[in-house]
Amino acid sequence: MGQLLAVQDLRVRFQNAAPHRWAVDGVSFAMDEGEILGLVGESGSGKTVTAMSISGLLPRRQVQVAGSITLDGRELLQCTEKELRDIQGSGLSVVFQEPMTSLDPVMRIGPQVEESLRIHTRCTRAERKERALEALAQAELPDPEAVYRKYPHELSGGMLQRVMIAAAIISRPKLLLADEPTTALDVTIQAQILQLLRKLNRESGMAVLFISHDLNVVRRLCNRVIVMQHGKLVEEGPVEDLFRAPKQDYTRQLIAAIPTRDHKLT
Ligand SMILES: Nc1ncnc2c1ncn2[C@@H]1O[C@H](COP(=O)(O)OP(=O)(O)OP(=O)(O)O)[C@@H](O)[C@H]1O
Repeated sequence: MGQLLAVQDLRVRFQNAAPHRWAVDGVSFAMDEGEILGLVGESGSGKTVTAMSISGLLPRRQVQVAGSITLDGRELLQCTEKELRDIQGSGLSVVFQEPMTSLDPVMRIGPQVEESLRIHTRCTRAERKERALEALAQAELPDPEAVYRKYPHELSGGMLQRVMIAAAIISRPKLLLADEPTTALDVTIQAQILQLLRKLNRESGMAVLFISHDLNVVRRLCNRVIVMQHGKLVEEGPVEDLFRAPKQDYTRQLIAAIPTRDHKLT
């Protein structure tokens, strides 16, 4: 399988931060097409800023960014904002922790799921609806026609996260950036969403960069994991190796932070 994403010596500093305080400080890693890679680390370690750098969602005027990020061989850090929007409409999508903050409460679900098609493609209204219903079905929402017409407050948290996943996959991205997508959900729903991501990965070959502070969740989904601490990448490897023989004290602490009953895979 070919390489999809390459991040090289990525450094990000917010303009309002102290001069040598890099939120991301020399991070390098790569992802293959169709791979599910876990990115773990404690709060503030730089996971979200790394994901936002890849997705082009960092407020460019407020940050200093150095290094290189290529997606399918294309340098993202050199793209204009318009080029980045095009990439967001085809190559890459994101899902965040809180679906409620990403959805407009006064707009029905359908148009929100279709939004990237409306912005980035010439699909007709009927084609957009067809693709939206297809994406809602792929995200395993029961009765997509009914969900299409509902407002966000009429759906549960788990269903809303499925709606966000539908909105992310409608553009058939090669890479999904999922930043703590299950953290706000209860354990049962969390497991269902992980299963859904695995299914989408298997069926469409969409690669997933899965970000979590929870190593146990990452273990259930990913084969390989990278660990960040204070903006740096401190460990990388197959997830089972990391559990068996962590190289860093920090990784050992992350493992120790998992409640004992969760150490075994359920
Ligand atoms: N808008 C901002 N302005 C200034 N500093 C910021 C901003 N956003 C993030 N940072 C800083 O960047 C660093 C990395 O934050 P980041 O959100 O990437 O961590 P994280 O690992 O994703 O944590 P969490 O799990 O809590 O989301 C932190 O030190 C944070 O204070």
